[in-house]
Amino acid sequence: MIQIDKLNQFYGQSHTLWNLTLEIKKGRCTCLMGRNGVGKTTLSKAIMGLLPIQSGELIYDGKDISKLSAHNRAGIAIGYVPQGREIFSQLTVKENLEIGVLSNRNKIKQVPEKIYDLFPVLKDMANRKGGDLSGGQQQQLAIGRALCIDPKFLILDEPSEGIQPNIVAQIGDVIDYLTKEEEMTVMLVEQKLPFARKHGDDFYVIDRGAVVANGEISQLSDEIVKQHLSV
Ligand SMILES: Nc1ncnc2c1ncn2[C@@H]1O[C@H](COP(=O)(O)OP(=O)(O)OP(=O)(O)O)[C@@H](O)[C@H]1O
Repeated sequence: MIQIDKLNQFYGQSHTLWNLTLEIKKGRCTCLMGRNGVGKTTLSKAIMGLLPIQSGELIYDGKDISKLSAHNRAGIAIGYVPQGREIFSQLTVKENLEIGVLSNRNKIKQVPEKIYDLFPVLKDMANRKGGDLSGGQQQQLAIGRALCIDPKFLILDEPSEGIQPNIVAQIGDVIDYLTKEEEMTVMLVEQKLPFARKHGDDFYVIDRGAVVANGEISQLSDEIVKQHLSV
């Protein structure tokens, strides 16, 4: 689904991603792991076209998208749930979702009922302002909004961060449903090992902007964890 080959990215003079090469397979949840500041969010934004890259290929569904602007990447249905959620706090839940609908690849006009089936709380709170929701509910709203575009590929940047356990579990169930039932491809940026092990199929560990380990999630050994993930 996504092949990234020798991707290099700089913030000014600061070389952040180094010849980064990875593959995200269709219909699977690939966990992108690594300590704080290693480049996980930078990679997510580079895939979205929100940050320019200096060199490398970004192949999405067989096409190199590395030269496409973020605006032009909108048409290829990548859903993005950024770290910090970035919901519109002054708009209602329904209005937040409708913003996702505006980019729906099938040009639908209404929030799909499926979003409310996946996250019933969004139906109950449809007319409440986004800013009134709890952190966990806002995370569900951000995921729901991304799903409103009907993405083929979904990037979730630390969706479990700072969220109460029952909502984390619901989000995990949604990830499983999307990958197993809908064959959606998911890239999950995640620091929590149990969550990654439970919902991931594959993993990549990044350290200082480069891939240092990868494989199926069952191969994520204690040794790798100790060397690259423990703080
Ligand atoms: N806008 C920016 N300008 C300059 N440097 C940046 C910018 N954003 C991030 N960085 C630096 O790039 C490196 C990678 O940051 P990034 O946010 O991608 O890491 P991360 O792995 O997602 O970390 P975290 O888990 O803390 O979110 C860090 O050293 C960070 O300080």
